[in-house]
Formats: sequence, structure tokens, C-alpha cells
Amino acid sequence: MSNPNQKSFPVTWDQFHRDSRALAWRLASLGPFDAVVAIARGGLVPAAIVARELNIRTVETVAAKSYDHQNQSGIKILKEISQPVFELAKQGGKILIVDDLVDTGNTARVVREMLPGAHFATVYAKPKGREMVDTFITEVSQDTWIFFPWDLDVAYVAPISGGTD
Ligand SMILES: O=P(O)(O)OC[C@H]1O[C@H](OP(=O)(O)OP(=O)(O)O)[C@H](O)[C@@H]1O
Ligand SMILES: Nc1nc2[nH]cnc2c(=O)[nH]1
Ligand SMILES: [Mg+2]
Repeated sequence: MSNPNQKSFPVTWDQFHRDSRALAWRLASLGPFDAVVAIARGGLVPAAIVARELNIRTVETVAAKSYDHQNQSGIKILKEISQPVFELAKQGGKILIVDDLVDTGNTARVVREMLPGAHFATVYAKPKGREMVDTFITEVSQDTWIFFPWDLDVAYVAPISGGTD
């Protein structure tokens, strides 16, 4: 969760769809890809959009959870990538790994080691983790907390005047 002196970047479904499509456009010229690996849970939505735009039918997931200081990278793998995707990579298949954002780069570092030859793409990137990704759309400052559409709801805000409407 973010802390009070951080900037916040709320992303609506409409904006996230546009940015994920923009990522698909950027990746189109680097394909064709034989499979996409979504990093759950944040990578599931952008991976679905990119898979649809690039007509990738083999969709795999790796479940990663960030813990504070559980181990040096702070990342625990809850569900591994399935064997067929490793086979595909071994036979020279082009694998695309998708996540919603890279922050410190710890998640990307752990997943990249599983598929070293894969193309790693995120929709958003913060400076610290930027060098871990091959393609991203928008950089946000390190002290920004991104709120994704699935984390948000439409809420009432009081009138500027402060009166009751
Ligand atoms: O570059 P890092 O510092 O590793 O941070 C980026 C990761 O953190 C978030 O996932 P989180 O671990 O919060 O789990 P979730 O995707 O299931 O929400 C985000 O979806 C990235 O996967
Ligand atoms: N929602 C969200 N999760 C994160 N995990 C690491 N950085 C972020 C961020 O800025 N927003
Ligand atoms: Mg994640």
C-alpha cells in the first residue's frame, strides 16, 4: 500500500485498455510470439489484451508474490510456469512475458531467470526497475503509487464550495 507522501496515479479501465493496446502495438513489430506468460495477478489483464491483439493463443501464468524481506529478492513463486512453455522456449519459440508494472525490478529479475531468452514487457515502469524490462509504455516517478482499475471504484467527492448539494 502507498504511503501519504507518495504521488498517486489512478488508472481507469479505459486508460488501462488504451495503454495495454499501445503496448501490443509496440510489440507487434517484435513478434510473432509463440506464447505469452502473464505474471499473476497484475499481468493477467494486460496479457489478455496483448494476446487478443497479437493473436497469441498459448497463454500461461506464473504466480509471484512480493514479501517484505522473506528472502533477498522478497519474491515467492506460488505457481511455476508449466513445462510445455519451457519446451517451447528450448525449441527456439518466442516467449513474451507480460506484467502490469515494474517497480524495484525484483519480480522481473526472478521471472526473467526462468526464461532468459523471453521478451519482458510491462505497461508502466518506475526508474529503479526500468532496465529489467525490454518494452514498456509509460514511465512514472519512483515516488508514485499506481492505482489499477481493479483497485478502484467510482466514489462521491464533496462540492468544491464545501456546501451540501
Ligand atoms: O518490480 P517490483 O518491485 O517487484 O514490483 C512490481 C510487481 O508488484 C506488483 O505485484 P504484486 O507482487 O503486488 O502482486 P499482484 O500482481 O498479485 O498484485 C506488480 O503487479 C508487479 O508484479
Ligand atoms: N498497485 C501497485 N502495485 C505496486 N507494486 C509495486 N509498485 C506498485 C504500484 O505503484 N502500484
Ligand atoms: Mg504483480
